[in-house]
Amino acid sequence: MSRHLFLDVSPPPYLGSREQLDKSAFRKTLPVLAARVQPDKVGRFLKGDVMKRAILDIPKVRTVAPDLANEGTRLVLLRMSREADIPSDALEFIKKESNGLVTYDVDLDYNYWTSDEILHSFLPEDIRQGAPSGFAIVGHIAHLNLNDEYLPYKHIIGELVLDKNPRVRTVVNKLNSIDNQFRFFKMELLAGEPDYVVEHHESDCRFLFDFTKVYWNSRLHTEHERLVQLFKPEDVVADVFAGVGPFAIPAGAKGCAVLANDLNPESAKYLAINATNNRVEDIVRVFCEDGREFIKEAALRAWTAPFPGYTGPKPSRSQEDKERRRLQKLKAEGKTLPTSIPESPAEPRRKISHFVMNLPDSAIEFLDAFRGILADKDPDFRRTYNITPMIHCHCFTREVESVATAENDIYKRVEEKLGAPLTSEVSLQFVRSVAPNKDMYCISFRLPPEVAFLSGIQENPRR
Ligand SMILES: C[S@@+](CC[C@H](N)C(=O)[O-])C[C@H]1O[C@@H](n2cnc3c(N)ncnc32)[C@H](O)[C@@H]1O
Repeated sequence: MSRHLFLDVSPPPYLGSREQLDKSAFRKTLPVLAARVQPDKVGRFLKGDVMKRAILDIPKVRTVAPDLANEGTRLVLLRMSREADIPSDALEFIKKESNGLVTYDVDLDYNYWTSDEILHSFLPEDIRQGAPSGFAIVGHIAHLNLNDEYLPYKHIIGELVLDKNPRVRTVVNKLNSIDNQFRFFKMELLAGEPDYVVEHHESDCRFLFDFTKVYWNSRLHTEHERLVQLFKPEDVVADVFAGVGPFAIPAGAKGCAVLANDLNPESAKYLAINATNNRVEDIVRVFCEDGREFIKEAALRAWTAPFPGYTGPKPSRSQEDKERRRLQKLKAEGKTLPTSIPESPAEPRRKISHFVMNLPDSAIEFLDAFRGILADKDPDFRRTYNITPMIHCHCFTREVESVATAENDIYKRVEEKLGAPLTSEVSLQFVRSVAPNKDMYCISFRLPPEVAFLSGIQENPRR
């Protein structure tokens, strides 16, 4: 609770109804002293050292107020309500430089306090500790994950979040943990509009999606950026569990050609919309199939229908507009338009450099699909893959005694599923802690050639 030396600026104890939020119950008046000061002397009061310990300095309240009783002067507010509390040097300065002290009421109300402060005062005392304070924002939606003891107050909490966050139009509560195949969660509306189609911005790209039908997790932002940074603009990337595109779209925006797949038709729909909205639809191809089929087909698809070559960074929309205006001006002035020098055609891209597999619950189970993906094909195709793709596979740790064992367990599960040891460019990246004893990791490794070129066998014999 915030106390300010002489002034208690915390909200008053809540005495209103607990059925609904009584905003008028949050009025509070702080009686203070104010020095009546000539306008030309106000600056000296505010800047002078002597007044520093006397002037009111509570957040969001102005220190100089109009003097309603006297048009020719202003009121410089102090933090004390009794003259005896003013430091002696400040009092001396006030006596010399002002037209005297008056009393002044600083009125605070519901709008003054943060939602946390209001909630703390509103909730019954036994559940104040640990009151919900954070929430995630996805587009215009704030989503909370309320513990049972707060459910009786869920709509009031929703209303508070809505009131205090101008960007939020919809407040929802997560209803169950993610347990469906497509990884989105059920939610209930707590306050605001029942509008769940959001536009969310990440990595300089905009993502449109229906938050009730597809997976999205803003906490993965840094992981999305980390992987995209590893890709070279000329790379071809295959995203096996692409969602609405937080790896695929920024990768496309930096120049990569992308095969992006998601089994959820709603994700695939928004993935295609996001490719268009971010102007990468020419190099981001969308698929809607099971990850296992996608892994088996991806390399051949890139080979048979190559992507256009990389010709350097795309001009931004504003750069394009500027160029269009320049050419229009030249035309209007009757000047000859510059003939553009034809670019030397860049090599078409047909070789996948990276596979991304962000389905931590079960991505490892899909790794056997890589067995033989480069085998039994056209010799030119096989030669293109003198270097096999990198695989970036997300996973959760299983419950074991130590971090070292948890990490070794990941290597073991991956090698078992591939049917070969990991020998080249292997690394393990901690992504985030999901629950006690459950961490998310990303294992990256170069696909062992003996797996990729395994002839004649498509399925893991251990299955
Ligand atoms: C954890 S989400 C990751 C989405 C996205 N890559 C991201 O980082 O936000 C996993 C995605 O895999 C999709 N999915 C689940 N099972 C699948 C399968 N068998 N084949 C392809 N996609 C699948 C889900 O619909 C979901 O969008």
